[in-house]
Amino acid sequence: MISNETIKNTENLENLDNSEVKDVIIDVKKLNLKYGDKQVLFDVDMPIYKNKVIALIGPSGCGKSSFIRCLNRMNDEIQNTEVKGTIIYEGVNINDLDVEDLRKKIGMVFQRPNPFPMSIYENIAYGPKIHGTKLSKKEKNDLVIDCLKKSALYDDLDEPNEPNKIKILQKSALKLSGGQQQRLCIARCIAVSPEIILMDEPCSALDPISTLKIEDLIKELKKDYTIVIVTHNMQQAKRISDYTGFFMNGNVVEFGKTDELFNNPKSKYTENYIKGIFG
Ligand SMILES: Nc1ncnc2c1ncn2[C@@H]1O[C@H](COP(=O)(O)OP(=O)(O)OP(=O)(O)O)[C@@H](O)[C@H]1O
Repeated sequence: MISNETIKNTENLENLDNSEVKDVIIDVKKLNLKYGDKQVLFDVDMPIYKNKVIALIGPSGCGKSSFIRCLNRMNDEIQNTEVKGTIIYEGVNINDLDVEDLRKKIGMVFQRPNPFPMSIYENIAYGPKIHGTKLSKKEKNDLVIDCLKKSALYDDLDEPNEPNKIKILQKSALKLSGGQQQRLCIARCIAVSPEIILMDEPCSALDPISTLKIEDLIKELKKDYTIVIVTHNMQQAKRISDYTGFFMNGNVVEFGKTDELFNNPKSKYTENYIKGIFG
């Protein structure tokens, strides 16, 4: 059994230069998480940099999803969960924020596309409505179209015989392909103006072409949003992320710039994992 102290690379965070430290949007310090008696995160520290893509990699069950669920307090919904440590979002401890406001600012996209069983239009308009945003019909139409464009779904929905796009958007979201549904979920997420989007293996249920579309979209979205993505696909982490955190047994073994972590890993555990020796 490998001890937590052995695998932790305590120098990780010290290697990051000061200019980057200024752009921390979420700062996680000594995060510990237990489900009942089972501890799944151990003293996790991680800075999340604004307008960057942060990929989280590591073997199955090492705590990646549990970690991102802490960032918008989704674990609050799970009974017997104990979270210790601090998560500071723009200078405020997330426990001091209203949880609905927090989840508006830190949205989430899940492994399987989960559009609501309603129209494409209503899927996007729903979030602002439940958050009490009053919009005129035109403002609502503009918002829906803007979100569809930002999520690279708008042009996919053209129909040669129907020039009225708003009519096309009345179709059920469940009729879209899996990849389109996932982009709709991203559109739904950005409709409430988040700052951060958490993505838990968003491409794992998609074919390679839909996966590449989501990857292109992620690269585009980071101009406006910060993205934290859990992925099992190391090529994907390399292609799209600026920073990568490697988790093992509930510890962050290594965190740093993606190029450096993949080309010059500091820990032998990281090296063995990215070489496919275990995992
Ligand atoms: N609600 C829960 N109750 C109890 N244990 C849980 C719960 N959710 C996750 N776990 C356990 O916590 C550990 C970490 O799980 P988690 O899903 O965070 O890992 P992961 O790295 O995201 O895994 P994967 O890559 O397979 O999705 C696992 O041992 C898992 O069984």
